[in-house]
Amino acid sequence: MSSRPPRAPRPHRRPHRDPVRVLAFDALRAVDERRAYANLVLPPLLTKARRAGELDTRDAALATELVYGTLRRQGTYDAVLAACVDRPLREVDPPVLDVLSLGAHQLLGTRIPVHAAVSASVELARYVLGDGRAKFVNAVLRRVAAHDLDGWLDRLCPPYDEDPERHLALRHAHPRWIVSALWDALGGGREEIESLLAADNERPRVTLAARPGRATREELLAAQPQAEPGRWSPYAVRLAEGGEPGALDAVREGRAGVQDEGSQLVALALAGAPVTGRDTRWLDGCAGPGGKAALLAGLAAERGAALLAAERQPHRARLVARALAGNPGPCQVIVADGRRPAWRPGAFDRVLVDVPCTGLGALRRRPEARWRRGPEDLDGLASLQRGLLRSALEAARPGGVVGYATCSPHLAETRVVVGDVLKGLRGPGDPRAEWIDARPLLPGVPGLGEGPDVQLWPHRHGTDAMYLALLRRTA
Ligand SMILES: C[S@@+](CC[C@H](N)C(=O)[O-])C[C@H]1O[C@@H](n2cnc3c(N)ncnc32)[C@H](O)[C@@H]1O
Repeated sequence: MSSRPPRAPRPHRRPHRDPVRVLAFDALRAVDERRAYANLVLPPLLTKARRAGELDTRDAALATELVYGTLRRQGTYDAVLAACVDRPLREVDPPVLDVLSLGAHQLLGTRIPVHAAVSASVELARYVLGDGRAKFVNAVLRRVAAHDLDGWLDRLCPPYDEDPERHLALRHAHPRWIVSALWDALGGGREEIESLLAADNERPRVTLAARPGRATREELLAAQPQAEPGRWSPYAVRLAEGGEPGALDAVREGRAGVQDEGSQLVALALAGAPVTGRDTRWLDGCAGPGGKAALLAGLAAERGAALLAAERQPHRARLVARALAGNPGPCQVIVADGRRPAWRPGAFDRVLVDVPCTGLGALRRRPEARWRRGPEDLDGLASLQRGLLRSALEAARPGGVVGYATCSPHLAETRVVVGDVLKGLRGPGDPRAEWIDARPLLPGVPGLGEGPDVQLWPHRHGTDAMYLALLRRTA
């Protein structure tokens, strides 16, 4: 009996290491496992890979896009993957799910051709997970590739008229409770909320603030010829796509800082609000990491006023000190709880409290944040926000002004807080306060709402969704 000679075993092929995908996977693992923030975890990984000669500028841009895009659309990709995996997604190992999500993003959210997206993902799976799980990744991604993103959304989204919030949540990759909260604050119809949700999914251009008395906008523009002046703040400069703030001397020397234009407008409005009488003592009661404090300190210096910056977290207070180093006028940083003041009541002419919040106004720059937050977070912040505003009112003298700011437009963190605190000021020793119309203090900025407070929006103003209420202490 003749028999064929046994086939030689196939030589085991070492999986190819694609530095862009491996780096993106490492970043996703860090975000998932250590609850790291993508905007903090990614830059050192990119720097290390570039120093090792593994990535050029285009590779770094692709790795960034893969990480940010995968995280931002996680809810939508999970819904697609759930339809392609024959067991609940929570039973899929997290590293496998990260490879699948990265693959789903390449297939549904980029222009990478289907075959390249699948084969790069399978190769990544072989490299980081092994051959067995690579087969599973291959099978799932082939099912994902059966439709493009619109095709999947048509299959997965309920009709808009039946369930508008769920429809928008899936289509624009936001948790439903956030769609609901944003819509409550924004008002308007479908077109307006869709513009906002779409704007949340765009990466914002980097904006700088030239710190008064230390740098000028012209200096920044001359150093970065492709940069543009900001739209609203006279101190703002918007870098071109991919612009590196660290390449500017003024940023390295702390004379300018990265700061969204919305934050600049908040500081400028507080500084511009009319006060009666003395105007020499300013307080930032929640100063870390110091962006608004640096702008306020520069403005104070121009008017012969001094800024005290208080921050509860020592490490964040150190960041404030760094931001204020070199300020041309008097300023001081202290570690203090803004609710247990280290200052006399009525000591200040202007007070800012930019309180800790859910950050729902800055979803553009923190891609994973929307999936980490939950409505229960509001409960934990409610009494802190009220306590800080109340202390701020106590810190201002009669005739002085207080700015209450959040980088969240959620009504429970904005108007409701201010309304509650004002209503609660009834006791004989309590400060009294009235609203100031903040809108004229943001000159030239349209669409600020019905006042007296202001709400900025990414789709209207190109800023984070910062909220500002200005109050005058009356007694
Ligand atoms: C939204 S951030 C402020 C951002 C800052 N204004 C800026 O522009 O860079 C809120 C800050 O308040 C600090 N914080 C939280 N609770 C505080 C408290 N009870 N007293 C003082 N600061 C507090 C947080 O550590 C955080 O640094």
